[in-house]
Amino acid sequence: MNAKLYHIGFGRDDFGETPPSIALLSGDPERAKLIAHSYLHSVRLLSENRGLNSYAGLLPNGRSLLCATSGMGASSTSIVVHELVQVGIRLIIRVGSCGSIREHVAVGSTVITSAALCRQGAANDIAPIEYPAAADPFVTVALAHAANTLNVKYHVGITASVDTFYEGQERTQSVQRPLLRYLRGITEEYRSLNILNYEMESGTLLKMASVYGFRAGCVCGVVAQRTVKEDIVLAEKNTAIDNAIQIAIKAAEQWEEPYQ
Ligand SMILES: O=P(O)(O)O[C@H]1O[C@H](CO)[C@@H](O)[C@H]1O
Ligand SMILES: O=c1cc[nH]c(=O)[nH]1
Repeated sequence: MNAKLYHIGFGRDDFGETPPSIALLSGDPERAKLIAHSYLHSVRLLSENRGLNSYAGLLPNGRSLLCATSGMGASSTSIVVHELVQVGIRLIIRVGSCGSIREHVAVGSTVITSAALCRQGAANDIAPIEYPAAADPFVTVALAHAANTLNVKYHVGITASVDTFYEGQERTQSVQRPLLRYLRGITEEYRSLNILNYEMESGTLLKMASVYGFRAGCVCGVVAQRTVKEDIVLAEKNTAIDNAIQIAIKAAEQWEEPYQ
């Protein structure tokens, strides 16, 4: 029986002869599609259920890869990740976009998350709030090594992974009312804690990886510079995301299990 998982819309048997154990996970379904069609051959659409588009294909070295969609935020990510583990995925690399909160982390560059400050409700259903959201060290090194090889600008460090794009990332310009007291000044506080960037999925993904026993890492293209303004820098968005994709693809292609 080929049990299709309820949300992702496919099951193990849909992989055929070459089941992937590695997934690149994007918030945006169009990014999953772009990665599959730009970097893989023998690409197959597995499902488009609820916008959680998934594609399977082969890297140039013949390794099987899944390109999947998390949707935005921790709740959707937790569902997708749970189901990806059930279909046999053992390594998940989030390929995302993010906003820098540091002057030296420029738009167009990338951030490889070593660990996340996880301010996400969904993660509290998976592990206690104090539980670390740490990236797999071998995956993190593989991503940094890939970025070096490609000569793509990258930073390795701590990411603030939060539930909201506007309030939780202290965006005030779009809402004509004050933020909650605990959020006012939070970006400055994070800066002083050496946090590099904001995004919305890595904290929950990384906690799930440690709890469920799979490997995970995260690389994001920087599309906003919060030391300058709140808006996304559209002119640099594609470059930033392409850089993150290239890093993730190279890391996936070169990945070797450090121990069994
Ligand atoms: O570009 P993705 O992967 O969706 O990531 C970032 O972009 C979305 C917000 O614009 C959030 O999902 C955030 O984490
Ligand atoms: O500023 C940003 C940009 C992308 N994604 C986020 O979560 N924040």
